[in-house]
Amino acid sequence: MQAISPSSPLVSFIPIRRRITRLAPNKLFVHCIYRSDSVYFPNGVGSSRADWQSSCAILASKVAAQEQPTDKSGEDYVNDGSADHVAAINGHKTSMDLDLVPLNKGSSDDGNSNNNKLMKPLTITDLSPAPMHGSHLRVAYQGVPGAYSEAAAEKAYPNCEAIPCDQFEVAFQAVELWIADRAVLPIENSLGGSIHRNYDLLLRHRLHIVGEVQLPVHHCLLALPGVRKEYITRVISHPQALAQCELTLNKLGLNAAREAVDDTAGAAEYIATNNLRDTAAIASARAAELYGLQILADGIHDDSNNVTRFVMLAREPIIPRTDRPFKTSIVFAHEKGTSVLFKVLSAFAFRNISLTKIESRPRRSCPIRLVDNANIGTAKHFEYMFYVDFEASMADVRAQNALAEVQEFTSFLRVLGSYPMDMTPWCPSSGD
Ligand SMILES: O=C(O)C(=O)C[C@]1(C(=O)O)C=C[C@@H](O)C=C1
Repeated sequence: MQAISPSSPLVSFIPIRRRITRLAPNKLFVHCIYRSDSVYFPNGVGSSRADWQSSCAILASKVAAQEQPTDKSGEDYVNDGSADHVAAINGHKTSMDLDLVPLNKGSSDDGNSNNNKLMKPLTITDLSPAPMHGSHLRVAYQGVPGAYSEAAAEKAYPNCEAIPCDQFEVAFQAVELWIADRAVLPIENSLGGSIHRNYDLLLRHRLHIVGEVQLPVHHCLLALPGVRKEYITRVISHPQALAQCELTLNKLGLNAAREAVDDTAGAAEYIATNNLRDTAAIASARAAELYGLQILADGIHDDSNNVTRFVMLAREPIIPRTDRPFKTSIVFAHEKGTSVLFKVLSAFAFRNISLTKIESRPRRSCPIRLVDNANIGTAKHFEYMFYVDFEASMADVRAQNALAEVQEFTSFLRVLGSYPMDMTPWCPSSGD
């Protein structure tokens, strides 16, 4: 087998499709289809255009196993502790070898009978270099093509390469391992509420929020062509989508069990792949188109103002500005539980800074606080991490002062990001 170096001026592999799945907690599997417009083979055979595929497993142990934050006041206020992180990433970048193989024997259109020789794997030393400009940004999202997260990635970064990942955490890891430049993750929905898993992952990983997009979500009920509503015994979708359509599903009179799957478009793909005539999916019209399903009911979300807010994550924070509306997201904890919450919130109120969101999550590193009371016994309180979004930039002195005050009351404080607010005018999805 002969190896071809991608550094050869005649070889250019352009990634056209990628998919990332998780093999084990710390092992990602990257499957990539490349297009090569000009391939040079050392044996002298040339190919004008071909599609090649490659797969590789990447050990993410050092990068992915992020520690829970220690309760230290002001920890990670700046991006501390990242040197080790970058070293680990660089280790992966340099040690990664990929075998590129053609998609199928006939895929190279060189018209040469020496095709068997062309089946030999090519080696490449890097998955693909980071792009120099925004239009080819690699953006990881959870789900498969047709998922709302893919639409959010395209809204945030038009013309990006959206990379499907099978889990939310894989999207985080893809950025940490430099397989992707950004991750786009849903964080809350106007009907279904917060996506708690992503709040927890924001804390576990050290990526920075660099932007937000709000996406009108227009759900459809999809089934195989020819299937009628009466045949449906099961409706499958992402739990958020099921929650967003609960009332409408009841009104449609479907006598169907509801089942949660990983993502909306994945539900549509599953029905198509397994030819399920008794199952419907809640997903987008684009998913119907991609997987060859028909739309049984259009616009089945319970309220026409159904919007999901996504955050964009990157390895580096952006420099906050004051010449346009910014939002800042923080997370904090306090040893005395919720009792100081009003003090923290007043730090913003006194400075006229509006809060747009408050969320609390169990504090996994210290879930319970015992409160000794000599007469009554020992009381137990649950402990929380608090997430707050406020409308001000970190470049704004008011925000800096507010956070300096908050730091006095908290045992742990981290700025998750200071980023431009999505100010695009409200336009409900078509059909509403
Ligand atoms: O399943 C999808 O299509 C997703 O992009 C995920 C997701 C979510 O997690 O909330 C995104 C938007 C909708 O709210 C429903 C589902």
